[in-house]
Amino acid sequence: MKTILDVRNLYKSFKDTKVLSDINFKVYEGEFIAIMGQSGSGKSTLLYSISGMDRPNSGNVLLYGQDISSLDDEKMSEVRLKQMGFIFQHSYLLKNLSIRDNIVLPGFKSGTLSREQVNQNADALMVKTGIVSVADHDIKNVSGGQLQRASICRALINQPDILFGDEPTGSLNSSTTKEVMDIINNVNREGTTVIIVTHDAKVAARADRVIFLMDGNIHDELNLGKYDRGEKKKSSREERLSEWLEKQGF
Ligand SMILES: Nc1ncnc2c1ncn2[C@@H]1O[C@H](COP(=O)(O)OP(=O)(O)OP(=O)(O)O)[C@@H](O)[C@H]1O
Repeated sequence: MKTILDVRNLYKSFKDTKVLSDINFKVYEGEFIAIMGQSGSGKSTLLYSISGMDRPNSGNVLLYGQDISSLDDEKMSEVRLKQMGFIFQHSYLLKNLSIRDNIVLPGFKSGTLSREQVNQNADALMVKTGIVSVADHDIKNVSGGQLQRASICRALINQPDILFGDEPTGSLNSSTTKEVMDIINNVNREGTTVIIVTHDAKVAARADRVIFLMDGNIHDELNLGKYDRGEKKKSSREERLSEWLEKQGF
């Protein structure tokens, strides 16, 4: 298995407050990782530190062997734009633009694909995520679930190697959560590595591996194996996770 991300001795503090220390883990190409832990354990800080949205104080983050923790801001922005996609609890789509315009924008900005290819990718992504019918709607005139699907399309427009999500279903109801997670599982099945932070055990149960953070350290991890939508024993996957989470005191 090829390593896509190699996190070594990562340390992060805010002023004198230590938030993360001794963080070491590898992510393999095509994996789906969920990061869990109590509120304040450092999950978002970890996600931001490994995705170049923030910088660790020390340690290294290697993306396909290249140390991205030492890149200057301009190079880091380029890596983020071309190799990474991001989704958050709230969509952060631009107001007064249509769903389609929001999706194509990072594609035009990156300049790797022609405008025509970007438009084609956007169409294909909107078909996959079921939002073609609202492509030309202003973002004010769509549902929360449609907004999150559009955020996923925008995150995938440059065909990133890794999709990062910080509580991507945090503001969705349970049926929309399921639909959005089906999309994320499909994206992962097609080869994109996925790393998300979540509080929701049902969401984390769709990951291959769950990492549990406690007080800024990796306390434990659980291998669940690949999620299969047609799986008969889906509940046993959730049960394994919930027993394990109980052991972590979650
Ligand atoms: N920019 C910042 N400046 C100062 N302290 C910060 C900053 N960002 C996070 N922290 C602190 O770092 C700690 C970890 O925060 P973080 O948001 O990573 O935790 P979390 O596990 O994601 O929490 P939650 O589940 O509540 O979102 C907290 O004590 C938080 O107050």
